[in-house]
Amino acid sequence: MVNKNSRIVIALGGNALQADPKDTTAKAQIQTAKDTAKPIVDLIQDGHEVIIAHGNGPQVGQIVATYETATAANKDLPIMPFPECGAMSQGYIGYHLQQAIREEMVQRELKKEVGTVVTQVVVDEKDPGFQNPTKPVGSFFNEEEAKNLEKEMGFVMKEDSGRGYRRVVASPEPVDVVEAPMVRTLVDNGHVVITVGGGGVPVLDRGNGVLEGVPAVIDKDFASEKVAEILDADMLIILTAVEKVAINFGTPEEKELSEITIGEAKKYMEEGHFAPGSMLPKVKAALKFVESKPGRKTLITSLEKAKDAIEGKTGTTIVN
Ligand SMILES: Nc1ncnc2c1ncn2[C@@H]1O[C@H](COP(=O)(O)OP(=O)(O)O)[C@@H](O)[C@H]1O
Ligand SMILES: NC(=O)OP(=O)(O)O
Repeated sequence: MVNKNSRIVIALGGNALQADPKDTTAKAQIQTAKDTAKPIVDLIQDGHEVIIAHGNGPQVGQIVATYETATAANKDLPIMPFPECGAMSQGYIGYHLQQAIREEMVQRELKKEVGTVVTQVVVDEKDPGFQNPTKPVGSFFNEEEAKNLEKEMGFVMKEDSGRGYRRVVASPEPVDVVEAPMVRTLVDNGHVVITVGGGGVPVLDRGNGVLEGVPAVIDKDFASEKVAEILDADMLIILTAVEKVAINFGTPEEKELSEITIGEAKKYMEEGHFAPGSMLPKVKAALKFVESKPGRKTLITSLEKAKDAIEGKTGTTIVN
C-alpha cells in the first residue's frame, strides 16, 4: 500500500482528536493523542518521513467561546482575536501530539526528535470564503440552542453531517505556507514535524515582511494538501472519524468506497455525496494532491483503522 521510504503527510481531524465530544478534558485529549501516536510511529519505524498536520475546529471554537464567556462576564477583559485563538490551538494540540509521539518513539528506542512549528498560512483577501462562512467550529448544539446562539451571539449556525448544529466561520483557501522552508529543513534532517495545525493561522501578506492575522479557519485538509505539494510528499493520509468514504452517506443505500479513481471521485462529488464542511474538503484535497503529480495517492480512513488501512486492508484510496 505505502511504498518504501515514502514522504507522508498525515492530516488528523480536529473532531477525531476529541474522540468523545462529551469529554473535552485535557486528560481525554492526551489519551487520544497517545492512541493517535501509535500508527504514526509505526510509519516512522518503517522508515517513512512523516509530517503531521491537524485540525482544530472543536478546539478553536472552545477557546473562542471561553474568551467570549469571560469577556461577557467581565467587560475589562480584552477580546481575544480569532488568529490568536488559532495559534493557541496549534500550541496545545501540538504539545499533546509531540509529547505522545516522543513517548512512543522513546519506548520503541527510535532516536528521533519531534516538534511543532506554529505555522502561518497566507490567504487571499478577495477569497470568496470570506463572504460565505462554511467552516464548522466548536461544540455541537441542538436546534433550539443553535437558534438562541444565533439570536444572542450573532453566530451563523449550520447543521453538521447529522451530528447537530455548530457555529460556522469563514474558511479561505491556503495560498502559501510561510514556514514551509523551515519545515522542509527539519524534515530533510530526519525530524518529525507537526505543522499547519488547524490549517495554519490565516494571514494576509501586506508586503515588506508584514503579515496580518485574519479571523477565519483554514480547512486543514487543504492546508495539508498544500504542505504535501510544497514538500513533494508521496502520499497524503487523512485520518478522520470514519473508516471509509461513502456514497449515499447516512441513508439505507449507503455504500462504502475502497479504491476510487479521480474520475469516480469527481462524479460522486458532482452528485453531492460528500457533505460541505466535512467530507467534501477531504475529497477535494485528495483529488488536488493526486492530480498534482503522477504516482501520488491519498488515503482517507479513521484513526482506529489507520494501521490496517496503511497495510491496504481498509480505508478509501484515491488514485490517479
Ligand atoms: N460521504 C461521506 N462519507 C463518509 N463520511 C461523511 C460523508 N459525508 C459526511 N461525512 C461525515 O464527515 C465526517 C468527517 O468530517 P469532520 O468531522 O469534519 O472531519 P475531521 O475529522 O477532519 O474533523 C465523518 O465523521 C462523517 O460524519
Ligand atoms: N481547521 C480544520 O480543518 O479543523 P477540523 O479538522 O477540526 O475541521
